[in-house]
Amino acid sequence: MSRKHDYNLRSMSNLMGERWKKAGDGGERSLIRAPSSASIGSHGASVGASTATGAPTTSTSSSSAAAAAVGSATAASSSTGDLERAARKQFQQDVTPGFVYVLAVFSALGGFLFGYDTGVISGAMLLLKKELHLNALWQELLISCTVAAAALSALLGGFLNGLFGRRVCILLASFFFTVGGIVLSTAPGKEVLLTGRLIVGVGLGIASMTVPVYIAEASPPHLRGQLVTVNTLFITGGQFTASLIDGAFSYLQRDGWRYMLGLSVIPALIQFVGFLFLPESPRWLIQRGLTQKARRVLSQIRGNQNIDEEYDSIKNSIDEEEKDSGGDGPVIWRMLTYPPTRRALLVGCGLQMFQQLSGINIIMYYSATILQMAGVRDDRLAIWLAGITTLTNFLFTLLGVWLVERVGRRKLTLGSIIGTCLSLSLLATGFLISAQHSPPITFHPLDPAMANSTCSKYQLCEPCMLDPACGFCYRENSSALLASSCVPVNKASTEQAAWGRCSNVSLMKDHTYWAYNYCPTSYSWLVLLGLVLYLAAFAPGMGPMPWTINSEIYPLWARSTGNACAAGVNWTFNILVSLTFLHLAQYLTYYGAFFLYSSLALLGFVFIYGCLPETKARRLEEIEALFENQLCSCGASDSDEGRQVEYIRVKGSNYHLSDNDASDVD
Ligand SMILES: O[C@H]1[C@H](O)[C@@H](O)[C@H](O)[C@@H](O)[C@H]1O
Repeated sequence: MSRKHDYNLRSMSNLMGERWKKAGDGGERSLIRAPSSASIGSHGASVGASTATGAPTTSTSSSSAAAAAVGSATAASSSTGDLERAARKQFQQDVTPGFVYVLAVFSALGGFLFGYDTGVISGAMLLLKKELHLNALWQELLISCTVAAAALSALLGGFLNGLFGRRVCILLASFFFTVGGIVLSTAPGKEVLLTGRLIVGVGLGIASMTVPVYIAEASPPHLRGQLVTVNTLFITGGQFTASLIDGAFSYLQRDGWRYMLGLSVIPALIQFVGFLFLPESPRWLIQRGLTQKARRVLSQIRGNQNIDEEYDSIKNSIDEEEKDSGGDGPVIWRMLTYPPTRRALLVGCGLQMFQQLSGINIIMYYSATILQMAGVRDDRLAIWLAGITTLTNFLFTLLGVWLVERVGRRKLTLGSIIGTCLSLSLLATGFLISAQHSPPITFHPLDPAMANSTCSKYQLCEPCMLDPACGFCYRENSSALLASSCVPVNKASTEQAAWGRCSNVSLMKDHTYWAYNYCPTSYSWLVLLGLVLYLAAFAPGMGPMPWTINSEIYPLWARSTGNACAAGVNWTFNILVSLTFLHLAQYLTYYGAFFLYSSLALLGFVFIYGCLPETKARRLEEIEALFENQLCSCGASDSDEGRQVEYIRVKGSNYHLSDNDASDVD
């Protein structure tokens, strides 16, 4: 197809759908309402042609064309709908070269490592604690130091991103992942292990904030949501792979953990080598004044299409943004003092906070305990079954990738958080009913050590299970519990009691079981149902959207800093929620804790409903305008979404439909 013909199709496609033109700032910036799609037969072709040749398109001509179009609107609607779809399809095929997918996949390996390194430790810990005789403090240290390092390095990543660019930061992150993996797999003792986990954490923080930004900046708008969401798909894919590797190497009692922790070196190296050849983000290059290079990169990732308009549009927006943002001083200060970026930052950080407060990582880390409650007593089987949790998370994130450009970010996030809130209530109800039917303690062993133990005072399994110093030892005879007692836990290993029948695996014959952190119950199906529904609701929306939305809501000058802050908030709340869960359960009980998470999710719904605007299919440069209104006035504009009113920013009077614009028509 000739270039000109191709352009006309694009222009036609652009001119369909309603667009408002609102005069503004002396023509410097205006918002156009173009003729409705039905007008294409009578006016669209000529307007399209004039636009294609670069003729000025003024507000008056647009409005009169729109007015003239109203009459023919109904009759032509269905056939033009088909035409529009065909035009858009043709256009999108033309402008989406494969290179952008290569770029997204190589970057998303950072997401894979994020998921793998945070997921693999739970299985590795089962082996590590036996081989290196780790006490509870060391176990906690090895798990949480990575998340803490990630929180700090995500903040630092904002600075590095601005200074060295996205590509260098991704290279740096994969370097840290590689070195961390090597240190972990060869560690002679726990101190070196701790160092390795810290190094991996630094990589995690940098990757988590850079990768979504890089993908968003390289993608065409109609694919941006999907491609950035692929990064979260890779996170959950990494978590799933980690659970498979954990399962497979759990049979290797000696050094199994070395393989579990060391295997991450492979994707890290692939990413490192790949990024030696991949280009820098064109937007960052333009911002740095490296214009020739930016042009080359843009044309490379747009498959040698004409990139003049996209280039000009980015360049103009950057110049304008720099003026708008005003003032000097550190970026974070400028963000906080400039209302649109302040609002965007609040929305971005709020989303990340509510993602973590909805308890995803409680579910990820404690799914084995939940499965034990459901009657799975074999450790290895529990590890494999925990893989089903991560697989469910992965599969439903895939649904999110499919939905994000269809239903949009706002609806997807709202639907997801309300489902999350309801399924958390179901989980809580499951725990509540289990607690109400908690098995009684029927056997009080007469051991002298028992006299000064708190465990002796409990009459039911529930309070005994909630006391971290105690566990529940019982015999089961065709689902009836016999001789159940509450006894102190072995301080060196929570897998057995300090003394008595449950203190040694060889003594636990004759259907005798040790339950730490859970009580046997016949209502576990309710909890399992809640768990599956939770993941089905959370994974398509609340899992990926906070990352996706953060990658697109800040103007370029504030993008690295905004994403760094939001990623920092995500990691900080991750550590807060996962470290406080067991204590919270102790004070509020399990059902109390889950009702609390459910209420927090409800609060998140209110926040998102009020404050999150739809960013689907807008050019990154247009999104700033969405935050010009007062924060938390988005719910009021919900009805606008249905009317398909689209606002496009025009520089000067000579408006060209940019390459990106075809995707704006929906
Ligand atoms: O978006 C991701 C994803 O949902 C993961 O499953 C979760 O572990 C992360 O904390 C979260 O940030």
